[in-house]
Amino acid sequence: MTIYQNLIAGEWVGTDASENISPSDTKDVVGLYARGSAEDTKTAIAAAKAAFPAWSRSGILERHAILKKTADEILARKEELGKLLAREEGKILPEAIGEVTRAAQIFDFFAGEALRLTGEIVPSARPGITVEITREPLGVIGIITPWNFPIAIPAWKIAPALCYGNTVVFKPAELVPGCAWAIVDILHRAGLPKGVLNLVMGSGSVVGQAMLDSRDLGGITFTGSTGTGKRVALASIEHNRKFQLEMGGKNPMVVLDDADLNVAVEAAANSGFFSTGQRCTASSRLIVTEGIHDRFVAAMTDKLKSLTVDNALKAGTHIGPVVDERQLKQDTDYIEIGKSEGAKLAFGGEVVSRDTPGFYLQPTLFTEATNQMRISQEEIFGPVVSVIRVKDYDEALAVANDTPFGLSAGIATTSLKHATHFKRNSEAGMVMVNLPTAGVDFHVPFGGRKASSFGSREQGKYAAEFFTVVKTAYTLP
Ligand SMILES: NC(=O)C1=CN([C@@H]2O[C@H](COP(=O)(O)OP(=O)(O)OC[C@H]3O[C@@H](n4cnc5c(N)ncnc54)[C@H](OP(=O)(O)O)[C@@H]3O)[C@@H](O)[C@H]2O)C=CC1
Ligand SMILES: O=C(O)CCC(=O)C(=O)O
Repeated sequence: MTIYQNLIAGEWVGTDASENISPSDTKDVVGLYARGSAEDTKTAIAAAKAAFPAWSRSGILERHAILKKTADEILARKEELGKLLAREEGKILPEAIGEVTRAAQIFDFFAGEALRLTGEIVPSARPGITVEITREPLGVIGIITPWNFPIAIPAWKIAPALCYGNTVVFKPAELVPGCAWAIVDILHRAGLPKGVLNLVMGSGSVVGQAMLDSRDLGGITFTGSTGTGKRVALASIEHNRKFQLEMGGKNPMVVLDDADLNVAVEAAANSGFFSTGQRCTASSRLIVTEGIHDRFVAAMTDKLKSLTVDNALKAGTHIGPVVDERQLKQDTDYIEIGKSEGAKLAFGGEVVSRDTPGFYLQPTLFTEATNQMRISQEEIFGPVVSVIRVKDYDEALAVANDTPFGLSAGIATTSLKHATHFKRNSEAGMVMVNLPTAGVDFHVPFGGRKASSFGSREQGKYAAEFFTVVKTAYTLP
C-alpha cells in the first residue's frame, strides 16, 4: 500500500506509517499514513519559520488565488472527499459531504478576506502626527485538530492562518489523517511556496507535544478535550505565545410548554444524536418543562425508534458508528453511570452488531435525570442524552446555565418573550432558538464561554483577532 506522507519544507517525507481504520468496518483499511517524530516536527517548525518572512509579505492576490483554487477543488471533489470522511470518521455520507462543502465555503470566505485586509489611520493626540493601526501576522501557527470534524476544523484554522500571512505546522488527530492529507495536498498543488504549510501526522503525545515544547511558534490554535487544552495553555504561557482553545460542551436545549412539539423533537434529535452525538455543540441535556414533558418524551422515543444505526456509507443510515473502541467504552461507561445514578433508561443503551464489524451504539435517552448527575455535568461525546424535568422557564434557564461549560445552548418555544430573555441570559457563546444546538454557519463567529473556550472567536472576520497582532505606528512627516 502507498504511504500518504507528511509534507515538510515542501517535500513529501516519511516511511514509518500506521493504518487508518474505518469505524464502520474495522476490516476496511482506508490507507497507510505517515507517523511523524518529534524530530520531524522540529524540522517542520524550522521550515515554517524560514518561509515566514516571504509569505508574510506576499501579495494579497497570491493568497487570494491559492485559497480560491483550494475552495474550488474541494467543492469539485465533494462526493469523493465526503466518502473519505465518512469512511475514516463514521459520519454518515450526507453529513460528510455537507462538511466537505463547508470546508470549501470556508476557503472561499478567506480567499475574499485576503482582498479585504484593512487598517486605520487616525489623528494623533499631538497635532501633525498620524497614527496607523495595522494587523500583522503572528508568525508560525501550530494547528492541532480533533477527529470529529476532520476537514471543517482544519479548514477553519488553516484558511485564516494563511490568509493573514502566517505559516503553519498542522497536526491532525491520528484517527483521521485522510482528510488532513487531502486538504494539504490540494493547498500544496494550489501553489503554496515551500514551507508555508507543513503537515506532521502522528500521535499527540509525540508530534503534538513537540509543538507545545517549541519556542518558535507564534501561536497555537487547538480543538479537542479539556485535558489537552489545559496542556496547550500551560505550555503556551511558558513560551509566551498566543493560544486559542476550543474544548468541550454540555450544551442545554430547553423545551418549553408552548413549544411546537415537532420543531422541538427535530431540533433535540439533531442536537443530541446526529453525527453520533460527537460534536462539541451537541446537546446532551434536554431541559423540559412539566406541561410538555410526557408528550415530548413520547415523541422523542418514537423519533429514536425511526432512526437507523448502521455503516456510515450505507444509504438510509441516520446514525453512523462511534469513532473508535475507546470512545465506545467511554459512552457505555457513562450509560452505566447514568443507570447507577438513578436516571431511567427510556431508549437504547445497547451496543449493536451490523453486517460490517464496527462500533455501533443505539441512540440512548435517559429520563428522570437531575442536573447534578455526572451524566448531566460531564461531556460524554456520544449519542447519550438526558431529559431533565423542570417546573417553568425560570428553573429551565437556571439549570441550563448550571454547568462548567458554555459553548452552545438552545430553546424551543413560540414565546418571543422567553426566546428574547434566553438569548440575553444564556451563559453560552452561541444560542439557537427553535434550531439544533449544533451545525453552525461558516462565516460568523464560533466559540464559547467558561470551560468551553479560551481566547478570541474562530471563523468569519472575527478570526483575525487570533491570527494577527495589532501594530500602532506614529509618524511625524
Ligand atoms: N471540543 C471538541 O470538538 C472535541 C472534544 N473532544 C473530547 O475529548 C475527548 C477525548 O478525545 P481525544 O481525541 O482523546 O481528544 P484530545 O484532546 O486528546 O485530542 C485532540 C488533539 O490533541 C492532540 N493531542 C493529544 N495529546 C496531546 C499532547 N500531549 N500535546 C499536544 N497535542 C495532543 C490529539 O492527537 P492524537 O489524536 O493524534 O493523539 C488531537 O490531535 C472526547 O471524548 C471528547 O469528550 C474530542 C474531540 C473534539
Ligand atoms: O456544530 C458545528 O457545526 C461545529 C461543531 C464543532 O466544531 C465540534 O464539534 O468540534
